[in-house]
Amino acid sequence: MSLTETAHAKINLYLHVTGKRPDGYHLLDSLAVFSDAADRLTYEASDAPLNLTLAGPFGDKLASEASDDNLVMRAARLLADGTDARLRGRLVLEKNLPVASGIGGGSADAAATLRLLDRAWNLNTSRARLLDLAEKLGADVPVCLVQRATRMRGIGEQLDPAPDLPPCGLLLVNSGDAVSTPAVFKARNAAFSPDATLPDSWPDVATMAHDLARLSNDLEPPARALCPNISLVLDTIAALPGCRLARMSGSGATCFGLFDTAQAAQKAAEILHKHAGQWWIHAGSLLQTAL
Ligand SMILES: C[C@@](CO)(OP(=O)(O)O)[C@H](O)COP(=O)(O)OP(=O)(O)OC[C@H]1O[C@@H](n2ccc(N)nc2=O)[C@H](O)[C@@H]1O
Ligand SMILES: Nc1ncnc2c1ncn2[C@@H]1O[C@H](COP(=O)(O)OP(=O)(O)O)[C@@H](O)[C@H]1O
Repeated sequence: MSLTETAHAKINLYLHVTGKRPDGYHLLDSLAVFSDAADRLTYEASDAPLNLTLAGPFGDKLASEASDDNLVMRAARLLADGTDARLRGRLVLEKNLPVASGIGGGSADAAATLRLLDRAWNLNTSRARLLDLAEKLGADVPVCLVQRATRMRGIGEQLDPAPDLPPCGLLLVNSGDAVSTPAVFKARNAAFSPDATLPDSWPDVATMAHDLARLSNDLEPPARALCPNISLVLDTIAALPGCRLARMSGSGATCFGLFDTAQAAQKAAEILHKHAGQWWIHAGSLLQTAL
């Protein structure tokens, strides 16, 4: 028996840092959406102790860390804890998303593990418990569990409906620089931002981009200071024909461009490929479903 789950990249269309908790975690207001770019996690039943094989273009980047520390294995252990599930079987993670890059790849993998093993081991875990486990694994894991466009507040655990999104082309670009999330939060020195005011829906990409342009990713300035290549990537995306908005996602360094269609994003990627040798580039679209 073999089962697969897809772990889609999370993009923060805007990210306001609205406060700070006494434990050092920051309060956020962010619109998290999902790209068609994804990691893939496969489970095969076997009697061997649960083990993880890393594959795909970015598998090597994670192979240097002990596989027991991988968020996939941590999620599996947490899910099994307190149940009669036996930690057996073989997991293969096809790592297509760059690591430590602001698109929540590790969080998406952890969330995919919860969904996949809950099915594989017939646990029928309640949604509330899955969300609780997700929160224990990381601030971004609850939204990745839901894997739909969602307004995310608190430290990431408070999930509210997002505006209805128009069909939208999406270009993702990463210069190959890994950026540490705690380091970016630590380097932030601006005042806190207010919560955003959002409509119920956006009729088209132009209107959405116009509204988003008035909001910000508050982690962009500290991330640019730590990783100057981000500025180069943002300027490059903004100059591509048809780009409606260029912004960094999460704590970086991945940046995105919004386009009217997936075809327009693809055309922009073709131009970019000619000039940007080693950059990771993905052209596609936003996933449509909203919370
Ligand atoms: C910044 C965001 C925005 O979506 O995305 P990424 O850049 O990771 O994709 C997330 O909040 C990241 O979530 P996640 O990567 O799960 O964070 P965690 O592992 O829980 O925390 C890593 C570290 O980031 C800081 N952190 C994280 C979340 C938050 N709301 N406030 C924080 O201050 C803390 O220093 C924490 O120790
Ligand atoms: N399956 C995984 N995929 C990516 N990173 C992982 C994974 N498991 C553990 N990690 C660790 O989590 C850190 C954050 O990774 P990631 O979720 O890709 O960052 P971001 O949320 O900024 O995109 C990495 O530095 C890596 O060491």
